[in-house]
Amino acid sequence: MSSESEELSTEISSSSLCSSLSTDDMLHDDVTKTETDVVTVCFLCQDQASLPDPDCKICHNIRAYHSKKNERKRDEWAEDVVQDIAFPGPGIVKRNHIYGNYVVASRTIEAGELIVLERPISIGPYSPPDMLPLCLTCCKDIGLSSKCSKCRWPVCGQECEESPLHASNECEIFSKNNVRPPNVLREYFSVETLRVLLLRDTNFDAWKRVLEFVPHSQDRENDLLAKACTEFINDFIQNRCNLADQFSLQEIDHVVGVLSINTFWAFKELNRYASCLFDKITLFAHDCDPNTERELLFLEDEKNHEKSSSCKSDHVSNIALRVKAARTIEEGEMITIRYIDVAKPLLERRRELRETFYFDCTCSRCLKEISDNQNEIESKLAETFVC
Ligand SMILES: C[S@@+](CC[C@H](N)C(=O)[O-])C[C@H]1O[C@@H](n2cnc3c(N)ncnc32)[C@H](O)[C@@H]1O
Repeated sequence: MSSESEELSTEISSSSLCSSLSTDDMLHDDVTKTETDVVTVCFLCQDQASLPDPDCKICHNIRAYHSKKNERKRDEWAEDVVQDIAFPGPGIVKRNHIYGNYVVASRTIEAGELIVLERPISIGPYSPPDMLPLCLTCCKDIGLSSKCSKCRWPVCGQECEESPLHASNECEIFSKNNVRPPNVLREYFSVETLRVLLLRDTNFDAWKRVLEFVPHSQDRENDLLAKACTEFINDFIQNRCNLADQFSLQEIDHVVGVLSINTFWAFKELNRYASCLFDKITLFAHDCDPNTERELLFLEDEKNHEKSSSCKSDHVSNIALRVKAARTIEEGEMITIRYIDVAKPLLERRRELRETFYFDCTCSRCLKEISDNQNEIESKLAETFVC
């Protein structure tokens, strides 16, 4: 979700489609209100702190960060090494209650060094809000003309129609149940949700990994847009696709949560409107000054293919994401990426991270900018208290 102008390719997803309006705070569960004041906990130390307004959409509880002594180092939060998730490159997967799963360097990683190159475990069409008609297989904008001869959903030609990505996933289900072609964006998102659910019976290893991602169910439950999106997709899969006896609401909710928080989008750069879920790269935590750079690309065979004019159906699965070290990363240091456009100013970044990914960023850049701009933040806070 990057800004659409710059690097449209690879902002980790938050969707306009499922994006959150919530100001709920997962680290502020124990907020209690009295008539005169509000007490919450500091997002760093979790000690109690006084707040005029814990639901403030501007500060996102910046004000609860109330003491220098609470500037804990991230290492102190590091807990167990996660035995069940292997990392193929120079990293180790760890888990704690703040980050969920995350990755630290298993040795010094030099600037420019490749950390991981990965193909997605799932891929689906993801149209921008103006709703382009997309081929369900190659995820290209194909205009209005071309439809699958069986299910009538958009595909760009015979090769894409016969591709296993479409033919072995949704095509038969849509044909059998007469599921009408898409009119709204959420119907495209439902396609990838369905493909991921089908992994349960076709690729159990991938399904197990999907189950391990944090779906933020409680946060999404409290978020009107995310809730509406989940209800729409539940209805699409259970009723319109007639799969209520196969997929429970809980399974569907988990997959919708995982996809809305963990996918990367490929847009203009690759001439694809695709949403991609990556197994390992998705584990990296966010930092507003990340120590990695990433690039979405086609692997070699796709490049060769691009020189020809046909659209071979399996090419979209050659999309890959490459992550390299942007600077030297010390052994034990967290490997981080950016989830949003980090050129944005402090409060915008924090709002986006809170509303879309349900956390308050404690990276060194945020903490420094908070401390450097204390006066400005205080005055913005004061403005919000007027209403
Ligand atoms: C793309 S997922 C990363 C994988 C996730 N940790 C998991 O175990 O499934 C994004 C989620 O990780 C957590 N996260 C990532 N970066 C974080 C950060 N800097 N501070 C706190 N939580 C973070 C948040 O829960 C966020 O919604």
